Amino acid sequence: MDYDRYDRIRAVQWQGDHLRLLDQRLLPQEERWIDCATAAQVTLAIKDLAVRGAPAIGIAAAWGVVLAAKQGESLDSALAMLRAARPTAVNLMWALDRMKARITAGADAAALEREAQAIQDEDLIANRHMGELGASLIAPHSGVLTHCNTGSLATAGYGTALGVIRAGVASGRIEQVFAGETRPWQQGARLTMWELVRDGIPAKLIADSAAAHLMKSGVVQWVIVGADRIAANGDTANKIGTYQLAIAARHHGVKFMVVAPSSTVDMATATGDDIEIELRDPAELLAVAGQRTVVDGADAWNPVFDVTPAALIDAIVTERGVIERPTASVMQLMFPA
Ligand SMILES: CSC[C@H]1O[C@H](OP(=O)(O)O)[C@H](O)[C@@H]1O
Repeated sequence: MDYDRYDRIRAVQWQGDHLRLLDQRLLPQEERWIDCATAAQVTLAIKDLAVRGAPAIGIAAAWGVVLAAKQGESLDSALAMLRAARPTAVNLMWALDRMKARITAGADAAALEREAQAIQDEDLIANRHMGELGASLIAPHSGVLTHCNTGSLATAGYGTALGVIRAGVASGRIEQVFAGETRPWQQGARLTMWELVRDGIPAKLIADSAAAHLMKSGVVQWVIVGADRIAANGDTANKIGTYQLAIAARHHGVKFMVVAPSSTVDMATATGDDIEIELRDPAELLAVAGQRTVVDGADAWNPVFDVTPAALIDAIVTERGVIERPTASVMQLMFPA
């Protein structure tokens, strides 16, 4: 696999004394980097989606803890502040729990820096492995549909679902990629298309509302998505709109694949009903690119994740292996306490 050809973006970069983030709010119009020197700045970057994507916010939060240690701030306060930045993606809590365990064991700032770097490095290795595992499930010359952005921008690099797509394109299994816009924040239109075009991968953007029609046409064999939290029974929280894609996929005989590192699996959460779904500012729905598009006085409801029941998922791919038709008992075997 020629990773240099398909994997050049590093959106979260530790600079030794501060954290540099590619500001995802501005892409693709502008590639601007922001520098965070404090845990509070990292927290704000996560809340405002300057950095986003489940693994990426966990990695950024780990670096936030390192910054707090270097500044001599209260680590308990920093952990609590970072933990509260966003509720749904469990990678955030997982990374902070890992940092907390090191703190409890007496780690100094240098040791915490090594731990944050390990979290980041392990994510990239996991993504590359998942890419190979997921791509092996796909028949040659397939078409695939993806949702949101699960690429290098959302991770340490390479991506989860987009990593499978990169590996599938490289091996000739995937011939055509479709990406849904992913209203309202447009992660698919703004970010996934940016990554795919940079890699020279044949891709077409579709309106989210075109997905069922696309599946009916027979040109996609798989829907491939990431995850923000996978419950103990395989129910999966992901970007709003994923659930309706899974329903449409099952109706049309299209397979549905979830790709996420084991840090996204939350065996302490029994089912999808127990996952907190982030509600964001209705203003995100009432405007496009900062321009109000809805009549003054209108209200909106803006849940940004939904839960796909395990019964609609054909495969969950993690770096530990592939679970086909996930059930609570197989999840337990793959992810024992
Ligand atoms: C590689 S997982 C990315 C995951 O994060 C996204 O959410 P957001 O853009 O709000 O952070 C989405 O659910 C993706 O699947």
